[in-house]
Amino acid sequence: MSHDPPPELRVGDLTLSFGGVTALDRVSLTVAPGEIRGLIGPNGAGKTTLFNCVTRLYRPDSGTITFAGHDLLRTRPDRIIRLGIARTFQNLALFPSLSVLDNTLLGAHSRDSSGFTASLLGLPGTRRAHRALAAEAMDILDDLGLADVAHQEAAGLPFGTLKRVELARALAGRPRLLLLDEPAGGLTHAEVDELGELILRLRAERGLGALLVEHHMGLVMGISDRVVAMESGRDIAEGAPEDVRGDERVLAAYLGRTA
Ligand SMILES: Nc1ncnc2c1ncn2[C@@H]1O[C@H](COP(=O)(O)OP(=O)(O)OP(=O)(O)O)[C@@H](O)[C@H]1O
Repeated sequence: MSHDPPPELRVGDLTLSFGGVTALDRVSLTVAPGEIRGLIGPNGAGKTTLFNCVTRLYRPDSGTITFAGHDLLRTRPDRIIRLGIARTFQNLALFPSLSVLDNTLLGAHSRDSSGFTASLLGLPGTRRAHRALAAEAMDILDDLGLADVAHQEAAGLPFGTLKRVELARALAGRPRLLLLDEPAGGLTHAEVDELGELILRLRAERGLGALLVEHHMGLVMGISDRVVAMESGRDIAEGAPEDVRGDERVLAAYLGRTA
């Protein structure tokens, strides 16, 4: 194996039950380097649970997860971002009383090798390192059209702006794969269009792959290379967006009846 294997995510036969509920039932999928992979399914299908397994919030009962050749199930949760996986949260994971810049810097925390404690002590080397991270965070905010609000508190900013700050925080970890949990939720039509263009641009400019959990079919079908559909913890269809959209099992899952 090479020293720097490609940043491919491979999930194999992942299973996880909560009491009597089988949230994941032998789910398998891959996200190739630079691929935009859609993940759809009705409420409760298990999409967020899958994200939570990849980021090690949950431990699956069985199955495998590897990224860039690393066994994620043997990787400490706080190391996941260092391997190059960053996520956004459906309900936003921002600190309301912190500025947009500081929220973004939290995403770079994993790369701050000098550590926050040393930074609090004000050691000169750590101040320099912090300044470099802040400059990089400002570049990201600029890139996402957020430079004007960098020093404003997150509290009180419009929801569409906060969704972009959430993305900026993820990008500050310099990921190679983004896990996006319903990034279009609550956005206006125009904002959804902008988001789609932004995800495509991030892929073109940074080679970023994405696993995109999304209920907005226009977005997920418009920008995904391939789509996986889930229902009741199972992967029920996989393929090109137009094929998955027309798959009978997928249509039945959304209509709430058995195919
Ligand atoms: N921590 C937990 N404890 C108990 N049950 C859970 C837990 N997390 C998820 N579940 C259950 O697992 C199933 C899958 O939930 P999950 O949130 O992954 O679905 P989803 O596809 O992300 O849905 P949505 O589109 O509504 O976000 C649901 O039945 C849910 O109630």
